[in-house]
Amino acid sequence: MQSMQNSLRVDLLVVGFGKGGKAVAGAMARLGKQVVVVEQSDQMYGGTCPNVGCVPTKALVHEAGNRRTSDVPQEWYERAVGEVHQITSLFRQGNFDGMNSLETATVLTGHAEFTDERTVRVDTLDGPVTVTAENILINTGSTPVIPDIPGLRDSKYLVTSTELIHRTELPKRLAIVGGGYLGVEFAAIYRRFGSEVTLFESGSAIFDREDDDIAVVAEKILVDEGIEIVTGANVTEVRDGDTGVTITYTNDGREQVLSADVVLAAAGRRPATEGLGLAAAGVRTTSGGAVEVDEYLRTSCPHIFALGDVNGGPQFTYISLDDSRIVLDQLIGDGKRATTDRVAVPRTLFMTPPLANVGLNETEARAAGYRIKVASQPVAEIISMPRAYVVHETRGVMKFVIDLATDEILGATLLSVDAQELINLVALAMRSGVKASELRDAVYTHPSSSEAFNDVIGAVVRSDDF
Ligand SMILES: Cc1cc2nc3c(=O)[nH]c(=O)nc-3n(C[C@H](O)[C@H](O)[C@H](O)COP(=O)(O)OP(=O)(O)OC[C@H]3O[C@@H](n4cnc5c(N)ncnc54)[C@H](O)[C@@H]3O)c2cc1C
Ligand SMILES: NC(=O)c1ccc[n+]([C@@H]2O[C@H](COP(=O)([O-])OP(=O)(O)OC[C@H]3O[C@@H](n4cnc5c(N)ncnc54)[C@H](O)[C@@H]3O)[C@@H](O)[C@H]2O)c1
Repeated sequence: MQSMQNSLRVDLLVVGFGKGGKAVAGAMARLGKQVVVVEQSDQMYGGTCPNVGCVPTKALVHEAGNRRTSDVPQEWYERAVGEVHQITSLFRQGNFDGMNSLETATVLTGHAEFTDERTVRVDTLDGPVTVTAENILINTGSTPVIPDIPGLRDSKYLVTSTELIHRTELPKRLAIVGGGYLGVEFAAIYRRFGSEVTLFESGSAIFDREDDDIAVVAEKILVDEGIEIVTGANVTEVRDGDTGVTITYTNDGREQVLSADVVLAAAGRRPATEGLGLAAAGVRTTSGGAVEVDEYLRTSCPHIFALGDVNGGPQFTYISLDDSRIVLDQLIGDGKRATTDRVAVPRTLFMTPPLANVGLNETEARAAGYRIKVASQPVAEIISMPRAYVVHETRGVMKFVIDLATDEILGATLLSVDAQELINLVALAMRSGVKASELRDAVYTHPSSSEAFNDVIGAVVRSDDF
């Protein structure tokens, strides 16, 4: 690394310590390249996922699920938050040390802003540092959208997911605006900790990406847990009082008012490009505010790449990680790997039990013109899967969509215990061309969750043949 006072010249500069950027940075540093990673917050080494995203929220799912009705909600919650923060601190330190201890890598802490297409100014606590680099990766993630609802933005009771998981006081009444991934996961977590939870979704349904038969079962699980769900909700005003907030909304043409102690904004996350100085670098953005990239993740400046949430792709940690493989292939490989290569990418919404999908659902398969058969069973009726009874989690349903002509698995939806693991097996089968009947007739350990496939895939409930 060439270093003059407050200025560095390196091979690779990574702006934002997210999943994809750190993977590329680590690989390049291990090859002896001079690398700088810039992170604006000393509470965010490793990015969103280990600090304020996947890891703490899934740890809270676990902690909330272990609460017995006899456990005092506030005490249980405060202890759980403390334990979760111990995990995130450990991961944060591990991320910092793992990177900074590499001989040719340096972590700079401070906000980064482009000054031209090769140079970034970093405002560290010790003053500005200028970094010039051969290649630059933008990996700044995303930030929560606060819906434009009168009174919401300025409400002292408004929290983002990050603020909520740092509170040690359990909200007695939690209102959540937005019924997507974040809204549903937080509703499930906080209800299990003992909060009264109301979920407002402006769309006509939560789980609107699911087939109706799945959506009904998933929604019933949440309602049975005691979560109030208001769909088609138009939240028109948020008004602060001395001890709480009132939320006015219309639903089915009727105006109603709800009182809450805390309002969580869970209405999506937008790419974090503000204050990055992209114009100074000549890096173009899309109309949605994401950094514009091609299928190799190159921006409008070919030596600058964008990875993870900031490039407008699906907002998942494993997509950011896969972005790193594409960028590494550009930097040191044969440059062929592209975002268009991705097939059968699974996803999981971590309610209890988890809801996981891969490929096409029934509605999508029919819309795409496939002749299909649908195999489906409620978890409680899958005789080959005693594990659901062993762990006392028999709620949910498993469903496969199969090409009638070829026996190809077109997609699966698993709302079941261990679905976050099972879906990876189905995705691998789909990518590898394993047929539905082969997955059905495979040998699985016992008692496991995967052996459910022995039954479910044979349980055809609809077929375009009939
Ligand atoms: C509550 C929550 C739960 C989630 N759960 C899951 C889950 O279970 N599974 C899953 O796959 N995904 C989950 N996600 C999504 C996942 O966390 C993100 O998709 C992923 O972390 C994005 O990673 P990234 O590489 O884009 O960047 P990030 O990990 O977001 O990192 C970007 C970093 O850049 C820094 N930064 C931003 N601007 C600057 C700047 N100008 N200068 C310096 N540094 C800057 C930020 O501080 C941040 O640390 C969750 C998200 C949230 C919010
Ligand atoms: N398990 C996981 O993998 C996981 C968990 C949490 C978050 N994430 C990622 O984080 C991203 C952000 O999550 P999210 O849930 O905030 O976004 P989202 O896009 O999944 O859902 C936002 C929801 O808010 C609703 N909404 C928007 N404005 C509203 C309003 N004014 N009133 C009521 N409802 C409104 C939308 O209709 C939508 O259903 C997700 O896209 C996801 O990729 C992933």
